Amino acid sequence: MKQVVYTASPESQQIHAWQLQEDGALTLLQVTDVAGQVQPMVVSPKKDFLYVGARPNFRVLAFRIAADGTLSLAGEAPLPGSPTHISTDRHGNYLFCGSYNDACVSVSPIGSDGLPQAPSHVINGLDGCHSANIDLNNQTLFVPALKQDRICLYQLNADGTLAPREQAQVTTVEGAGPRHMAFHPNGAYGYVVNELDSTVDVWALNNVHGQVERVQSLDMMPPDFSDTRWAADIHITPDGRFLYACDRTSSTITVFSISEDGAVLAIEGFQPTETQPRGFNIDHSGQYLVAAGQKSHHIEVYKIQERGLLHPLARYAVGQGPMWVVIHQL
Ligand SMILES: O=C1O[C@H](COP(=O)(O)O)[C@@H](O)[C@H](O)[C@H]1O
Repeated sequence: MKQVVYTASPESQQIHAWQLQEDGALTLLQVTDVAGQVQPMVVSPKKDFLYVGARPNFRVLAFRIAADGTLSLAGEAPLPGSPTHISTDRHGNYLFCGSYNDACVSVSPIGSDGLPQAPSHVINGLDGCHSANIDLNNQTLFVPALKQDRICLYQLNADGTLAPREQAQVTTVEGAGPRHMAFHPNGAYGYVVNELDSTVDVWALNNVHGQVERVQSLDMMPPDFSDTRWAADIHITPDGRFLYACDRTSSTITVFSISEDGAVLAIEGFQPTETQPRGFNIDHSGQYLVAAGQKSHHIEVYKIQERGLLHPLARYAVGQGPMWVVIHQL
């Protein structure tokens, strides 16, 4: 399996592309200097473009991905707010952007050439909007509004508009601050990391009443942790066996095992990692996890072991302030 790891470093305005070797070693392929602070990234479902949110001129940049994983800028389009998180629908027809500072989520059509266009739909009033996550059926967009302790539920219509579902939102514990989300591969459960109290919630996506319902909430911090909680990212292995969430104050990645049906999490361990881990990701084979230290200016590769525990392999200097990691299967 040939894979490329992309890291975005907004302080030095760079995207690094690394070849991920079969043994977990990284080889630098390319450093792309960008005119702007690059933050969230996502690979198109057709695997031909890397879409990157940039500031201070709010826009999405479309980089064409060559056969070897190297990037070339192919186009750009405006966004209605500072891009905190970007994603696409499962078919690559629409790009979603959540903006924390501008409290909105937007939909931008993606042309048949793969290039995103200007937004066609913007929903405002989402204080602390932190991500936009389409379910496996490509039907419901989950949009956590961190400052409102709620996750808004929108139906994605065929024309790319978003309409509130009949169950328009779910709420978290007060002060939790829902941030990022991962879906179990069976499509029945979603896992949300809450930034402000460093908990992880398990959401049943379609309970017996056809509703989204919280079925578990877990403290992700070690029992002796007493500092300010500041969680960030969450990812699941492709086989749905292990889940990982990071906390920035303690620079820790918490390892969870997942019950076979996806409904129940159990903590397996705590992995010390790069300073202030804001973004990390898991490779497509489920063997490696790559974490970025926003304050260490390095990324670190871990081998995923028995019970999901992480074994550090090597660390690599990247640009300044790395905060986003995406892994692409060529
Ligand atoms: O996690 C966080 O994200 C918000 C938004 O980040 P931004 O990069 O879109 O500005 C940030 O303001 C907050 O301090 C941080 O904890």
